[in-house]
Amino acid sequence: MDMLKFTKMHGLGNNYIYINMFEETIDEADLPRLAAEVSNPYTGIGSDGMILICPSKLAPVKMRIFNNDGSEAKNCGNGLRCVAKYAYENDLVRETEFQIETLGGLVTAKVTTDNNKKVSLVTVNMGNPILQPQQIPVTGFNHLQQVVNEEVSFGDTPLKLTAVSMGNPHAVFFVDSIEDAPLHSLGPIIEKDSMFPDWVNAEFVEVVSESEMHFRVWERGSGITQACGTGACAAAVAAVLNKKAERNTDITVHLAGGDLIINWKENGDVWMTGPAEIICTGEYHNNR
Ligand SMILES: N[C@@H](CCC[C@H](N)C(=O)O)C(=O)O
Repeated sequence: MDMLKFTKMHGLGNNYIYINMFEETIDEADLPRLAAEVSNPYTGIGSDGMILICPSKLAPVKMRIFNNDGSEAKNCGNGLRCVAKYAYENDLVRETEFQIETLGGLVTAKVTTDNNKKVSLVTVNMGNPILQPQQIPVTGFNHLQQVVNEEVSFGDTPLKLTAVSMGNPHAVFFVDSIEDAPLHSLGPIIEKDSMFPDWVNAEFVEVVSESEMHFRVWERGSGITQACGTGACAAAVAAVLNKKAERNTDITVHLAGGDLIINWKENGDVWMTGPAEIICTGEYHNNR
């Protein structure tokens, strides 16, 4: 693989290098290194990571997501919306509602198109949140069914943790002011705390009302990003668990890169709606 065709896309500023694996071939062993290399803003293309759009036996397409440190995650909300847009606009699917396989299972995506068949908005059924501590995973709470508003501390800083998995692990902390959230100082410490055996995405959330919240994220394997779709879902679920919001209600989550609408339905599914955009296409020259 000397040269790879790529599409750079973003969902609310959370940007990845997308590779169409219907057309490209990459050795499995090279994927972590390649993800880190293309993500490098100085010697690569620059991104939060790399996403593969792959053939699937279970659905029209399968998504694989690698963070910019080369680690692979099981899910990515902003990535799913971009994969749905890419698949529809490149005729990998013909219907406006279709399934996408992830390492965490199948999800359903619905695309909204304009007159030119361009996808402007994507809604994804992200499935049920996982709340049992062992499955998230978060240690020290095996006596509990759920980790909701539990006292923890990182260094000298006490915080109240609500832990949610959306296929990938999230630690949600409610704060009084999003501007004062200790994202830079505590994000990297929380991410790799031994309480989280698989590491964790750390999110700070300021609730404005039952249907509106501000959100900032330190992503596992990528650091601060403009947006995290699974994180926004986890934040809305955490707000309901903490009685700050309600099920079956659209919640507008204000991320650094823009807004997502999240709704935790009565049947347990979490729905996410937001935009997906193409930045550029090109050829990456692999110098190894
Ligand atoms: N940005 C993503 C999540 C990407 C994976 C995450 N960093 C992890 O390691 O779990 C999203 O939009 O959900």
